[in-house]
Amino acid sequence: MDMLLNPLDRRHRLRHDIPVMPGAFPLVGHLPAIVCDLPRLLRRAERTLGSHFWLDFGPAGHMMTCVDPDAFPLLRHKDVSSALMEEIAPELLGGTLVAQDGRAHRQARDAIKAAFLPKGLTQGGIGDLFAPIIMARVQAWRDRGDVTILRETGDLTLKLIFSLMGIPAHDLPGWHRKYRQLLQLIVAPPVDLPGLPLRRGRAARDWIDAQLRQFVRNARAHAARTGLINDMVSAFDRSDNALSDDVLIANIRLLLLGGHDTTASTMAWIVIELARQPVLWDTLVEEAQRVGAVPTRHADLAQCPVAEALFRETLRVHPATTLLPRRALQELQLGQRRIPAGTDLCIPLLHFSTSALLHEAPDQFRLARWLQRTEPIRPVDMLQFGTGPHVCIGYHLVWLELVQFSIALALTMHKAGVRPRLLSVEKGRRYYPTAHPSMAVRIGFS
Ligand code: HEM
Repeated sequence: MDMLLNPLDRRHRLRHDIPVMPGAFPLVGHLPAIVCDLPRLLRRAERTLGSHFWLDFGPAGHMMTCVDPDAFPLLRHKDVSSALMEEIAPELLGGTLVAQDGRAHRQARDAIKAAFLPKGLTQGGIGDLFAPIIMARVQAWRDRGDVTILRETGDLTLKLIFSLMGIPAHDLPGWHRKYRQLLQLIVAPPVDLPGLPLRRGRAARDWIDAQLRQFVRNARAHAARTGLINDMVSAFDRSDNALSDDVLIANIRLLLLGGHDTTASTMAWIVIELARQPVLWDTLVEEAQRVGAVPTRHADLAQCPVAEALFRETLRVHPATTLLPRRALQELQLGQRRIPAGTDLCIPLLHFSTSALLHEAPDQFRLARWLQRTEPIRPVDMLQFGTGPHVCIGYHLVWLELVQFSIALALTMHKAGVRPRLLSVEKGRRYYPTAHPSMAVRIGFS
């Protein structure tokens, strides 16, 4: 099937001397192709228009997209702002640290970042907290024999982030559904009618926020309890010009989202890759048997190089965050182009993650590229987490979580004499607002 582009829009146009990709639909622009077929869309645009082109994000407007890896350092540029995020999805990202710049951003980030560094994770006993939850879930999969993988990893990663936050986890499928509806706000056409994504997304936001307000009230009433939510409430309450409860709620909502959606997608891809590649599975099982138990401290992760390489290579081939929007505050030079102040930019992490300019044989899934490297990990090696002031806060957490998960899966399934197998062909993969394998992929353990 050809790409989801509008055959009636064939005009070749320029904006600020940069070509506009043809094929946009009224109202939704290139969003259908961005959501369902982003890699092909970017490749076609590069082949026909060059390294700089405009994509139409429908309600979010046009963004100048640059597929030259020179665009990656823009994420660290002082004249590039994240505020565009809030304009794209005010109900989802308004007031959150990811959409702020400068001092406001630092203040909100400082209130939480320590808990997510290796020292904070070890002091908080997060590895010990997670290991039994992961083991129990993997054992349940073994007993059931087959699972719809993305639904399962969504439930598991939500449970993990709830336990880290120190809040009770009831009705996880309900939370998962609400978060998916909430994410649709990023691509929802601006039509507010019952049953349409905008109305559903706003209702999901209200539902989530009402629950979070209750958790914050409980945290204040029981200040002696542990868990990140209590730490965040006290840090926000202590801050110089006390940040409002709306900002606190918005950031907890963001952490729960950041803490589960992208991780669930990566975890599901890990299982799919292990099911597709028997040799990969055997290599992981060998390592799991050698270490003998699920690691719980960051320092132990060095003993699991195969599981770490699996985490890095899975993310490289299937990055969960594909595009980052930004705005140029001043005129910028990008490669051979002059970008006027005020231009909205799209930084295509997905394209760089599989670019031949950055990786040898980029389309091949190769653990060796990580296992055989001698130099330390550079920002460009973990570009799936962004870079600069907004670089992902959850990087060390996901690394721990996914290594724990891989070792737990290998130990449990190998002991039962089974391995993962792909039961259904993968169709319905998505690339935006966040990327994930098809909801329908089923994995058997036999
Ligand atoms: C595979 C998993 C993950 C991926 C691929 C990922 C990716 C990213 C990326 C690309 C950014 C940068 C956004 C930007 O520059 O605009 C980011 C930021 C962020 N991530 Fe993650 N993330 C993951 C897991 C997590 C987890 C587990 C958490 C929290 C528990 C988390 C919390 C955050 C937060 C709070 C930010 C905003 C940081 C800031 O604006 O200063 N993420 N993530």
